[in-house]
Amino acid sequence: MYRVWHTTLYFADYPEQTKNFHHIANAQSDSCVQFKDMSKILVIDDDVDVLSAARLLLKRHFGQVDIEKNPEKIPFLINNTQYDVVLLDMNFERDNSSGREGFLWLDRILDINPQIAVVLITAYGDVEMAVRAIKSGATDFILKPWENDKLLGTLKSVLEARQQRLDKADGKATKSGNLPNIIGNSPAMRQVFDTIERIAETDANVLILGENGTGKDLIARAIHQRSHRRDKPFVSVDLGALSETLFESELFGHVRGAFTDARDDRAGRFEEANGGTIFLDEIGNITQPQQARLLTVLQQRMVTRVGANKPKAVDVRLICATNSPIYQRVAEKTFRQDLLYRINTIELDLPPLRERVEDIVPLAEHFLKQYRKQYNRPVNSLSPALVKQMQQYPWPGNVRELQHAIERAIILARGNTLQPEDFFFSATPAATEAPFRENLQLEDLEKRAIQKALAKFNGNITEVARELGLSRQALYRRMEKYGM
Ligand SMILES: Nc1ncnc2c1ncn2[C@@H]1O[C@H](COP(=O)(O)OP(=O)(O)OP(=O)(O)O)[C@@H](O)[C@H]1O
Repeated sequence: MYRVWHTTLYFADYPEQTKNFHHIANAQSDSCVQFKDMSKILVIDDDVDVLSAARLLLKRHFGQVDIEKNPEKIPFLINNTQYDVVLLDMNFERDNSSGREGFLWLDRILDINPQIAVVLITAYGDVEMAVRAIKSGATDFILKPWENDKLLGTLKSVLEARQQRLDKADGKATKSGNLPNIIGNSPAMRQVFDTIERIAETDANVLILGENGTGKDLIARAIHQRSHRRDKPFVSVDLGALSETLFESELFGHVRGAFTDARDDRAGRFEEANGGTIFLDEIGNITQPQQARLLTVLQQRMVTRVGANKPKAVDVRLICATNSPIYQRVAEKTFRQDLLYRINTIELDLPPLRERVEDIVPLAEHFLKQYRKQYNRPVNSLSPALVKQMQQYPWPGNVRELQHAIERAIILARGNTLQPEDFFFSATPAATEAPFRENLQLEDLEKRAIQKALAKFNGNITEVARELGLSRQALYRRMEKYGM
């Protein structure tokens, strides 16, 4: 049983009230102000008693505590406030046992802001699900009903670990100069870096072309980070994962009652990105009617929510990416030329890794350093034989595949130097049979489902994600987890 506190709730979607609430919260806790951690916490639970209990407890210890009953508000909230931690309930009313909705929201939060630490709230008996969620990117979990000390202790250690991670990343960023963590020595990548330097501060539309795993997402974020919009949202949308019916409401929003499930007004991704950058990934995959809708919005710089009749102006910088041969699609008349012209003011072409062999060793060393630390392993070099094999291998999954291969090798390596036998090249026939840790049964099933879907769709990530009901990012996280 939860203890129930009767208190007025201030929901995060009423900014004015929320502002007052912060004021009140700070005023009330003046006596202990020097001990207060200024972190920002968002609590999402559909049980208002849980929300008010959480707020009462946490506001005495943290700088900002927002509570929200409706998970649909999550994107808006985390795009507008830099939360340090989100406390997320796994089971909402609509789906109160499988945690499926919780997993979807977990993915969504991490897609929007991977720096946020997500702590899951689960009921007793759901521990297995919580373990699975941690492997999908959650930082920790607490069981409800919680003990206050336990909740505070968990939040404290989550915040400390997060800060250490951020400090490390900052250190790296300053060391590696202008484009932190983007590695590339090849002439093609140097040209890409040079173009980024020149165009980042402008508002020019950018189209990034390249196979899966070549770094399109990383480059899009780097452009945003170097632009005058860096303090505003970067909103990434995987167009390939949006069904025909979701497309409009996801991008442009909807008003209450516009269709059966539209229970509230909801801003679309364009509105969420207002003032910042919108990254439309897999733009080559959208249908002709979707192309027409998008073109109109880009021309007018206005969006109309589904079911509304008043357009709203939006100020966004547009970055698009695709791995499909977009010019060929224009020639075949399956992609509109006028839309292509609208999105490709600046074009960045990321060549596949096999065509920039010079980048393989620097990238491998970069990942080696990263995972050596992460897994606390003594590995510190690559053997000449391994370097030779890496340079001859075609890397069909590009940088992502190299990154996974290094991570796996570091976990499995016996000596200080990585050898060919520590390495796993997925394009070889043995790939699917590779030995890897057998773990919880659920994990095995998940891993096998992904392997099957990959084989069925010839490795097409968009199709695989759709088949499995995951976002592409969520699929990548799982593939990473299983070393695929
Ligand atoms: N030049 C690079 N330096 C360091 N890391 C890189 C580089 N390029 C890619 N990566 C890493 O490789 C992984 C895949 O990159 P990213 O997701 O940006 O590729 P993508 O082209 O957007 O893939 P997809 O089309 O499949 O979505 C990421 O973990 C990214 O950090």
